[in-house]
Amino acid sequence: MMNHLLDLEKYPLDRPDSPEYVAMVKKCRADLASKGMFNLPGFFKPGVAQAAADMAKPAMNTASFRHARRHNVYFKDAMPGVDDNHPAMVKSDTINHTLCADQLNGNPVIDVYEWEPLADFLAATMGKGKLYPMDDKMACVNMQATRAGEGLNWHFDRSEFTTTILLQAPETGGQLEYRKDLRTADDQNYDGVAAVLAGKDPEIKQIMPEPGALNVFRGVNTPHRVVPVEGRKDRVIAIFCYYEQPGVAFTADEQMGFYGRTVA
Ligand SMILES: O=C(O)CCC(=O)C(=O)O
Ligand SMILES: [Fe+2]
Repeated sequence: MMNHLLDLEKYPLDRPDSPEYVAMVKKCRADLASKGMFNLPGFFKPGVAQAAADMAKPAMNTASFRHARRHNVYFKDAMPGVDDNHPAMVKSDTINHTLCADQLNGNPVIDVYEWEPLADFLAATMGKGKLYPMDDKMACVNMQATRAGEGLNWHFDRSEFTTTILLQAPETGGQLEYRKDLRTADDQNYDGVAAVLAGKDPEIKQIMPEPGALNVFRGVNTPHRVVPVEGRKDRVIAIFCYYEQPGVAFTADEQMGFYGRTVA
């Protein structure tokens, strides 16, 4: 059933008992430990990523939520043990355009998100017993378009992991830039954050994911940003949210804050 969307020859998510599956999980875990991410190019079969972006394009152009905000890396106005004027607290702008799962009916990204072997595979790579899809008609899957002059600015993720699939690459820009393990649970390393924001950290790295690649990124202690996009083609990405408990949903207030409307 998933064969027409996913390359299950290359990535045997449907055969968890096979040695190939075990080897794949092992490689992903090693990449997460050494690079803070793993990337599976060609996870979607050829043409699927672009078809998913094309199918959503009319809704993206007319019904997406333009999310514009000014934020620091923490998405918080104050942080413990640091002055509000410290350069680690500097704010910058983020703009993108978001479609929610309830606006993506019939889109293949929804089928892939709901396919249980994917959640089971992600859980295995992260060493978690089980992961569950969200019980939230808006937040479970988002599709984000970033247009010329727009980008997602430096931040730490509030969730431990982010799971994305790039659907359409822009002509220029749109790379994911990151600085691995800049802070720990016990040490915020504010001066290190300031150095990243000033572009003065030599350990900043960049990747440009290919359309159709599955990317899992550990962003909780690794600040990252999406480099501003240039050119006429939008950067379009699907973002999947899974939790360790079933039934997680946003409140109506959270839906309003993230999407400007609510279905809760
Ligand atoms: O668009 C991307 O590649 C990264 C998205 C991201 O960092 C996030 O959603 O927190
Ligand atoms: Fe992020």
